[in-house]
Amino acid sequence: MYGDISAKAAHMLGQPAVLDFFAKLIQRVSPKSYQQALAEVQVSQKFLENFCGDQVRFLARSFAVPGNHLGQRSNGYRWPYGPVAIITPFNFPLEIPLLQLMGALYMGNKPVLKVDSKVSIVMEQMIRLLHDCGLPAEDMDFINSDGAVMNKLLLEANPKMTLFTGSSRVAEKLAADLKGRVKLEDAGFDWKILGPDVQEVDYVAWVCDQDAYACSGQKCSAQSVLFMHKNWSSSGLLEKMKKLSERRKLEDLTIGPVLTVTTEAMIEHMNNLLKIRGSKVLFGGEPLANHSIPKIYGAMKPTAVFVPLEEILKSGNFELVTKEIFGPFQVVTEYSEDQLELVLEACERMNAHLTAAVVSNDPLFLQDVLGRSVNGTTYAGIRARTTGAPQNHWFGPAGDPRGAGIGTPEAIKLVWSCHREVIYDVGPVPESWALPSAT
Ligand SMILES: NC(=O)c1ccc[n+]([C@@H]2O[C@H](COP(=O)([O-])OP(=O)(O)OC[C@H]3O[C@@H](n4cnc5c(N)ncnc54)[C@H](O)[C@@H]3O)[C@@H](O)[C@H]2O)c1
Repeated sequence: MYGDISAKAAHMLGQPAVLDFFAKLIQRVSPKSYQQALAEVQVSQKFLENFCGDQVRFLARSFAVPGNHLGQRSNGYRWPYGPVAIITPFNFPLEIPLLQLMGALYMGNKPVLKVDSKVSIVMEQMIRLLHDCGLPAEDMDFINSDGAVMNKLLLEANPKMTLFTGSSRVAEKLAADLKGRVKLEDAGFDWKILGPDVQEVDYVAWVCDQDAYACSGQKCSAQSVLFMHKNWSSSGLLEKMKKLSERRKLEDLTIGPVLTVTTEAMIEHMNNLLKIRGSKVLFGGEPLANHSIPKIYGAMKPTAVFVPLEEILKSGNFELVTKEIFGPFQVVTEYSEDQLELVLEACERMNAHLTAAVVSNDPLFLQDVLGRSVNGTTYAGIRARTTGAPQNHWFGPAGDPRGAGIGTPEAIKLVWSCHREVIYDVGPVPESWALPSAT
């Protein structure tokens, strides 16, 4: 049934008018450019295409292992949790809730879905579309509430598993409240390392601009820190990044309101960074001008602050420098050949191992960095990026047993089912069997 629902929904969402409707609806509640909003709908549409026909059935593929004697075998099953909860943030109003909701349903659970109420109209419309495509109304519940009410609901309803996507603060609270029955997709302080082999400077600068500033930096995968090998210093990369950042404008939302960090908070964070010896503003660093964005939101030019590597690692500075600012803000630093150890130490000490990029085509360099890091979604090669997260690869943190994933069959199976093994032992009992002595 879910294969059929997915096929119908994928077809409907693929109609140009429907794609356009959802892209514009996303833009109304989560400020991002039309292209970024459209990409979110297209990823969702492709995801639904991936689970047409028998693909949902195949998600629950089981296996059998022969036993020790006639009549015995063990069967391993992917088993649903039953009643489950899904909580999602404001920044991807369609993609995150839809992909997690369908994953939960595909694996046979009954989910209650709570999307951030600022943006939940998008999923409300999507659920109507799913109903039209055959989703039985009683298969899921949809609740609109604030965080506190949802917290109470979880404590009283006691779902067997809760998938939470959002900030680390709430993630840790829920992990404690729900006694560990959670899977988490939380904050990202995502790093990019530019290796020693300088090439394709224009392309790399463009990817840096997209990674750091698309959606005004409000992606959990946004580039938060750039470690640049000294060889790139004379390549003009930083000047190119500055120029690209200056193309962004409020009119088309290529830069725009920041929903959860105020302008003052971003300026204060920047000023605290600037107290660190040797640090400086590379570009941006000022509020946006000529706008009517209310003060409760942020409005900041795309900003990059340089902080020397040795200073980042100092214990007094590390926490400050690696604080996730959910806005158009990144830290840039430089390292020399003999400082790669320090870069890897910094990456190891960060506690949100979500996405990462190793920008190099030097296989030994890649091997060194990949072998000593842990981020769940890591791009490697000269075209490496930190953002993008299409439906065709795993997206999620690594290094934390509570870490969830989104998008692929592996992510769906891991998050939305548990392993169960039934050992059949139907006999016959051999005729020669005699009562053994006590053991
Ligand atoms: N890892 C990922 O895949 C991923 C994806 C997107 C965003 N994020 C992260 O999300 C954060 C930004 O989103 P946000 O500001 O909406 O996060 P948030 O944690 O404030 O809110 C997320 C959701 O949790 C709800 N919530 C808040 N308190 C709750 C409580 N006590 N009990 C139950 N639900 C509660 C909110 O209403 C919202 O729906 C960033 O840190 C970002 O990195 C992570």
